[in-house]
Amino acid sequence: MTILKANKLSYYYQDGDQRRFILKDTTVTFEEGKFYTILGQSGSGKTTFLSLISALDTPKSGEIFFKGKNIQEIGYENYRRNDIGIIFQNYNLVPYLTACENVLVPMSITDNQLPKEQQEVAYNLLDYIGISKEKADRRVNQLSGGEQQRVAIARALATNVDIILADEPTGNLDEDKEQEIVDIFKELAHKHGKCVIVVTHSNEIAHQSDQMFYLKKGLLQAHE
Ligand SMILES: Nc1ncnc2c1ncn2[C@@H]1O[C@H](COP(=O)(O)OP(=O)(O)OP(=O)(O)O)[C@@H](O)[C@H]1O
Repeated sequence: MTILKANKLSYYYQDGDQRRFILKDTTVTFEEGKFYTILGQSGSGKTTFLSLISALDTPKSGEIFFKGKNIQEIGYENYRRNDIGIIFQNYNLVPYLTACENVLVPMSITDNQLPKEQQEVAYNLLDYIGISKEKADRRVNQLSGGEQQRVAIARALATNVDIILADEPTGNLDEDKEQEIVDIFKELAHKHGKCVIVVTHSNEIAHQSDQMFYLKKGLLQAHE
């Protein structure tokens, strides 16, 4: 089932009195239970596209639909809080909080979990993603890069979202750790029905996804 649709999206940056188009009327759909990768040359607009579908920026024209509803209608803030989880290359965790506390942050600002259940859900999520209770109680700056990225994934999942978006999530990890994170993405899509969309430069990762898209000349093109 289609969960996310970008319809005729256009985006440009103003360069003096010129408009430099990054996306040009591109239409693309994403389904539940699938792991997608987006590739493209540096500067082709991958991060820009991700920021539009995560409602961190708004398109110049075109619409984005989540479960058939325009995200403008859902409300960008509601959509960001309740429907998507974002994972960054640099993890973006709060360094002086424990792993568990980092996972609790988004829960405290959404309405998807009951307060008394939050801590238990956080420990369970961390455990599922490979972070023991002992590590969950450590400050995240005392965890390795791979462990921190796991915490960031647990945080993205904390609000029980249907879509996981990631921008170069393994860019700071070595190959073994990269594969472990990719295995988590596959499992989230195939076992838990999440829609996982990952921007990457890695063909290795792309070949493991269910569908690759290339961003070229402002268009996202499916790679068969
Ligand atoms: N705020 C901005 N103002 C003007 N131009 C910008 C701005 N942000 C990004 N750009 C330009 O838009 C283009 C697309 O950038 P974007 O970061 O989306 O590309 P990308 O495909 O993610 O690149 P990379 O793979 O190098 O991360 C680039 O040429 C970039 O320099």
